[in-house]
Amino acid sequence: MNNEQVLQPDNVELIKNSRVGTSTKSSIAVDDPATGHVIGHVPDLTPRQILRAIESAETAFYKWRDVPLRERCEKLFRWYQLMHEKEEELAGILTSEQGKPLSESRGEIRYAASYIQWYAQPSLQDQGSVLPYSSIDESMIVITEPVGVCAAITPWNFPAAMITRKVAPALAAGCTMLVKPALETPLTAIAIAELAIQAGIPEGVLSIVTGDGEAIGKIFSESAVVRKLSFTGSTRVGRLLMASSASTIKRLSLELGGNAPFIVCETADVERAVQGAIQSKFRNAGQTCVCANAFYIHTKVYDEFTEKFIACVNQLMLGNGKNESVDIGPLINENALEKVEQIVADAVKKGAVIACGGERWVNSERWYYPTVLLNADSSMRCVNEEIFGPVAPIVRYNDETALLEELRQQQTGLAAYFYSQNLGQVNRLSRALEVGMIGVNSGVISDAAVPFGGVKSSGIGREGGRHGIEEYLETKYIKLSY
Ligand SMILES: NC(=O)C1=CN([C@@H]2O[C@H](COP(=O)(O)OP(=O)(O)OC[C@H]3O[C@@H](n4cnc5c(N)ncnc54)[C@H](OP(=O)(O)O)[C@@H]3O)[C@@H](O)[C@H]2O)C=CC1
Ligand SMILES: O=C(O)CCCC(=O)O
Repeated sequence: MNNEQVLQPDNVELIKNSRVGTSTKSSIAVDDPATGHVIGHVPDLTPRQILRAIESAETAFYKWRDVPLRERCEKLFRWYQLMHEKEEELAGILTSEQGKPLSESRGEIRYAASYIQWYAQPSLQDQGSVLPYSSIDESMIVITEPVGVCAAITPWNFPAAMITRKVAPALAAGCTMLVKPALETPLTAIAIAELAIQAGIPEGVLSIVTGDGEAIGKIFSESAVVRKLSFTGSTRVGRLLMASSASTIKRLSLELGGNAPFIVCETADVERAVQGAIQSKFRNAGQTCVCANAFYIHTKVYDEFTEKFIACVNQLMLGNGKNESVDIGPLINENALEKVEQIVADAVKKGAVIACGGERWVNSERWYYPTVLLNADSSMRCVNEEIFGPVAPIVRYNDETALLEELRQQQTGLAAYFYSQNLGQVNRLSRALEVGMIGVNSGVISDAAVPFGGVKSSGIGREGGRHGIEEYLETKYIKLSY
């Protein structure tokens, strides 16, 4: 039996039956980061095929937007139910191509499905208003309409949730959508799209297109038919897409890199802070844009926090995510590992001390030991850059005002966390931190009901909640004279 036969996502029903175009000469191999084995193939679509997919999305749009909202929502709700029914199968595909532990994959499938459930509520959509008239012979009406054909480019770290968070509000609003998943994780995308088909979502309303990211990004952003582009990924690519979308004045949602500070104040409940720190730092082996990046610990609680935190980190178990007792799966690829190694080497060179970890798992190509770096400071890359790996730099502080000033200098502004039991301090820090989302005494902030997004170079727009659907609606004003 060869490696492909062992895992067989190519043969999983959800993928095998899918409508994703396969009439292409070349294909892209997808591997399992835990083994390096090839587990499936997806088509490497040509520019002409991508353009045809855009045309189909346009044709489908003029029908889908006229489907009554309640009917669109019924189909979404059926899609949500199917995702629940297939949770185990989807989680298996996700772990196979992404590497995260199965328990996290199940959690991600539930989280992904919750966005579809959320946007399956017709009452969420603002249907417009009638404004106070200036003359009895006139009416002034405001209505909302779907933006049109939309496109999404999604990353490998959350291969399910980053798709449904964009697609569900788009489809609820009456838009159609093309999704280009990351090269590393297209199989989950295809499996989810297959369930959308089974739920009765018509052809062309949701299309998965696989192939070269740069080429597809250029086609999407330069297409006059695509009226909106939603991207989650690196700030570098976000900038490129923003520039190339300028020619078509496209609506953009950008959810880009973060560098979330995790502050433990002198008034914190340290036990709770340690639990929150573990959850926040090591989710998906640190490969999450809202993961805590560096930890800032007040000198009064520094010894207690670091001792307890290091003890917990030492208990995290590495291994293949398919093993139910594993906490930390492999990093996505060799580049990710090299980035983590360089960041740790830079910190050590500048005076950081490795309290635990600090190297690859013996003989492994994709795992890095959960690492704690003491004596970290703002001269180091680990504090200034998004690490995207299981490395926790710890900075000691004693002056809150100076710390807040230092954080204000950062160009990123996605999330921040702090632990404090003092109400005045909670209010002060919540207002002072220049980010889009804050966890107070909580290391987990994500939920389908909340507006997810950042400020500064962390992006534009919000996904989720009531705000998420507004990204897919246009406002039209109609003046009526009688
Ligand atoms: N905000 C977040 O959630 C994420 C942040 N990141 C950050 O980015 C770093 C690098 O990760 P990386 O995977 O390289 O992230 P990228 O931004 O390169 O990849 C994310 C998505 O963008 C696509 N893409 C890549 N280049 C282009 C382009 N020129 N035009 C249009 N689309 C493009 C990718 O496609 P393809 O796979 O085909 O290259 C993928 O679908 C991470 O270490 C992390 O710091 C990464 C992922 C998610
Ligand atoms: O952009 C990411 O890194 C995924 C965000 C996961 C979440 O919604 O919590």
